[in-house]
Amino acid sequence: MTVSIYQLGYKKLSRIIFEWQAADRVSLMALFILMETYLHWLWCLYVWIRRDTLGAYVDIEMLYPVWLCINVMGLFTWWMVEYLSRIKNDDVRLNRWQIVFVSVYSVYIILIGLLLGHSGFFAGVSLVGGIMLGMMLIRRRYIWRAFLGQLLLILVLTSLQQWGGVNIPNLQRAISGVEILGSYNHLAETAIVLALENDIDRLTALDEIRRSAMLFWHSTYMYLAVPKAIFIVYVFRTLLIILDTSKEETLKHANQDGLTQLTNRRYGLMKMQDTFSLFVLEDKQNYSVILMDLDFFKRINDNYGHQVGDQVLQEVAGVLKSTLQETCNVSRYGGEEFLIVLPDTSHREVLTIAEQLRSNIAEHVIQMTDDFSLQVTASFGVYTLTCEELTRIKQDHMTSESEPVKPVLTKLQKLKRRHNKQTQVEYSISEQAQNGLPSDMCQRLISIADKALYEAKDRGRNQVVSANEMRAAKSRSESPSASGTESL
Ligand SMILES: Nc1nc2c(ncn2[C@@H]2O[C@H](COP(=O)(O)OP(=O)(O)OP(=O)(O)O)[C@@H](O)[C@H]2O)c(=O)[nH]1
Repeated sequence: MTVSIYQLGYKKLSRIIFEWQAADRVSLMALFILMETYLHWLWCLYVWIRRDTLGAYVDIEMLYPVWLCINVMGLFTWWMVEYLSRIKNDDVRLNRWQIVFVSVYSVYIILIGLLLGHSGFFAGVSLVGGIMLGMMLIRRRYIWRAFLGQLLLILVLTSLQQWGGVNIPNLQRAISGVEILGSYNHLAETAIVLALENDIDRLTALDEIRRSAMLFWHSTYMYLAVPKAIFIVYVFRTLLIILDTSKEETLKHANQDGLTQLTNRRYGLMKMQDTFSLFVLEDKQNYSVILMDLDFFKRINDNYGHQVGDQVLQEVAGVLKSTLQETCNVSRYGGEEFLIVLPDTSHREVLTIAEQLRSNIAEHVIQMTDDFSLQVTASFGVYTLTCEELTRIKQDHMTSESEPVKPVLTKLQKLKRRHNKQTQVEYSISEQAQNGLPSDMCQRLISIADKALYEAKDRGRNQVVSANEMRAAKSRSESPSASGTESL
């Protein structure tokens, strides 16, 4: 398939930049240059049609070789568009032709700039714009060299004109200076004819022609540079939109669990760290954590296969999302284990939420096929860190430099990994100390909730166990007079 102009729409352009093969991209660049060459060709045609009038300030004799050169360039780029699309997988030929193409275009555009009378605007747009476009579509190394080459060529030609006494011809006839009236010159001749025809002073006639000439040349530069500038800005805008979109996509993939579409463990822990820092800073009352694990999930895999297991995980994730508010941070913590963080939620509230989740999951019928459905249950470990407890931990931590707790696997995970020989998941929780608290506070909270989850499994599954109650009961049994809880 040959590259076509219709591929320049936003969606298609994004595909081109990311997915197309190198040959197609160079072919697209060739197509763009073909369009530019066509604009040059149309300009020549316009001048030729109006040669009687424009002949006063355009050198018509020179127009023909310039036009011929534009035709040759047009045919060459047209052939390039076709040819490059055909040599998709031939790297050697593609590289060779990229070099030829870039070199030919560099020389062409500089010559056109010089022949049209050194417009800074046109040269700027052509040089910088063309190079930037090339950077996106052609091998960057070649474009960078072409850029340096173009600069050098401009420098050499300008020096030759300035100091070497070389007069590089251009299409522009002189459009300033009153003295030209004294000598034979197209501009002067036209001024004389105009003066005679309209019975006006020759100088006034010359002034008028000079003004029209300037208008013509300025319009020429605008005509040649503005479409190119608009196109380049459009391509860059598209590129930036694509970059924004791909950044979002990348972040989404990095933070999301592919199967359940919940946030993944790494992102869940990172968010937990953030919300916990806020909890500490803002002196909120409670910080709650739920750790949830599906019951006998291995049996589902063993009995019905992994695909059914995957669907169960997706459905359960759906129940979690629909039951919990958007402000909750729910992530897939492990295989069939989920972490739910509820900042600023009291223990009574979090127990109600966990109970609601438990019953919603247990009641949810997972319809696999028309005649096959199943239901699963889950166990929950819940822990709430109160602000009194937080203050106490701070004090304990200030007075005694406690041994840093290693990022250990939770009790339940340890047990499961021993049984299932799973590879150890790396704990990536941030270790930074915060406000006089141990640096691994989030891990400690999860590990306490995990003990409660383990207890829930032990008590027969499909239930919610409060770590706060377990800890209070333990403290009471160890010291019947004490009313507090054990330390974190
Ligand atoms: N289908 C599927 N299975 C998974 C996935 N991740 C982990 N598992 C499986 O989940 C099972 C977890 O089993 P166990 O850890 O023994 O737990 P369980 O069978 O739920 O038993 P209890 O937790 O004690 O109730 C293992 O068989 C894993 O292979 C997954 O993404 N998809």
